[in-house]
Order: sequence, then structure tokens, then C-alpha cells
Amino acid sequence: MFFSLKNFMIQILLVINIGSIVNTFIAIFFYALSVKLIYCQGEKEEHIVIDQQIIQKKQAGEFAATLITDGMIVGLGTGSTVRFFIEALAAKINNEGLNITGVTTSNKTSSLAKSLGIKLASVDEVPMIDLTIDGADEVDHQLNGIKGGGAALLFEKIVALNSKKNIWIIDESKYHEVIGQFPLPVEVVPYGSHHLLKKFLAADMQPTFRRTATGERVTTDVGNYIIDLHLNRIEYPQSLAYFLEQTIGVVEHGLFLKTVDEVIIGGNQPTLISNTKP
Ligand SMILES: O=C(CO)[C@H](O)[C@H](O)COP(=O)(O)O
Repeated sequence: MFFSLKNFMIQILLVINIGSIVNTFIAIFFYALSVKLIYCQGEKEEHIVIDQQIIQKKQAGEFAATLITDGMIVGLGTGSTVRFFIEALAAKINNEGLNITGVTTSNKTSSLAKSLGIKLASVDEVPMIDLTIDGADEVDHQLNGIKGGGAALLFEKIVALNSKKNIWIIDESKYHEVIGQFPLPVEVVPYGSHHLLKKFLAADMQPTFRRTATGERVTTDVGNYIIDLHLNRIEYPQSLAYFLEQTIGVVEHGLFLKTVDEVIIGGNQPTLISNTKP
């Protein structure tokens, strides 16, 4: 009797244990399923946001092409948004037989424009550029901008400063109250660049050398390095620009202040924001 009661108790305990193990597995299964569902949902939303950005870039680029008229000398910026503009411009030149001269801001843009048959000249071969269409990485409500995500900031600034009018084309995710979320690119001479990095580090600017996917330092079209400053919020862009311009070894920085005349934000009806500041 004693033995059979003991056996009975063991059986009960086994059943309870097996039950709890099964329950644990079921719980783990449903937990994993819910994590996967949340993850997939997040991924899907991220894709929708990215798709939306690409659509707006295309809308802004194509709208900018409608502003180009016969005989213009046109500054051609760099980047994925400008690519849409250049493609639309090349089609317009072909369809309407326009005489357009492009002035490019990078080797990448030169190759693209040449491949599409756009006539090119260097900035020194033209008296003045009529209109430059470029992208931007971030723009604030005063139309200060951060540029250089494509490492072309030096030529972009030279072309912008030699243009009668500058227009940036962006998607709405780049338009913020204050700039600084996008890391600020600073183009530096390789010689002494480690000391510059330490200087920026000491100034709490969170600097990093920009690197390629394979880990090499990114070099610009003229062989300089890019140091990105992770500042998060740039409250006083003018003072920061002044500090960087006084720093030996800095060739150029990505703060484009009082440069742009209009910003086009892509949309079904693109939004045009004019710079009203003198
Ligand atoms: O400044 C730039 C390149 O130096 C680009 O204009 C900027 O990075 C925007 O690029 P995208 O249109 O690909 O978002």
C-alpha cells in the first residue's frame, strides 16, 4: 500500500512536471511568434518610410527639372535625389532639344551626366552658373543646411558660391527645426588628421573618420579625408562654422549657411520654401 501510494505520488509529480515543461514550450513558442511579428511589422514600417523617401526624392528631382530653360548653365549636385533630377533633365534636353551646359560637383555626377549625354563644362570655364540643383542631408527652418553625405561638399560649395541661384531638393524627413541629427562632415587634409580628430574629441564633438564598407578611410575626389562630427543638435551654426574655418587642416565643412535660395520638398504637389533672409 505504502509503495503504491508512493508510485501514485511520483506519477502525479511527473504529470505536473511534464505539464509545466509543455506549458513552458508553448509559452516560448508564442513569445517567439509575437517577437517575430513585432519585428516584421517594424521592418515593414521601415520599408514604407524608405519607399516614401525615395518617392519624394523622385518627385522633387523631377519638379526641379521643370525649372530648367533653354540656354541655361546648370550646376549639377551629387547624390541620390540629384540623380532623379539629372535623369529628368537629360530626358527634357532630348525631348525639347535644349542647349544646356552642366557644371558638376563630383566625379560620380560627371560620369552620370556624361552617360546621359549632357554637355559639361568645368566651373572655371563658365562666367557664372545660372541655377544649381543639389540635394542636402538636413535643412532647418531658416534654410541652413548640412551637406556632404556623399563626400562632395568642397566642390558643392564652390559650385554653389558661383551660382546665381541655388535650389535644394529633399524629402520631408530631412526638414527639421534644428540641424545636427545628421553627422556634420568635415573635409580634412590627411597630413595631421589624427591630431585634428583628437582636437575634435577634446571639444566633445564625437568625431569619426568616415570609412567605406570594407573599413578603409573614405577619400574625397581630391584625396582628402572626411571626419564626421556627431553633434546631435547645432544650436549656433554660424559660430561652429567660424570655429571650423579657423582650424588648420580643415579644408571645408558641410555647414551651408545662407547658401540656398529655395528648397523643394518632394510630394504630389512639391512644397517650395523660399529663403527670405538677406
Ligand atoms: O551633400 C551631398 C553629397 O555630398 C548630397 O547632396 C546629400 O548627401 C544628399 O544626398 P541624397 O540625395 O542621396 O540623400
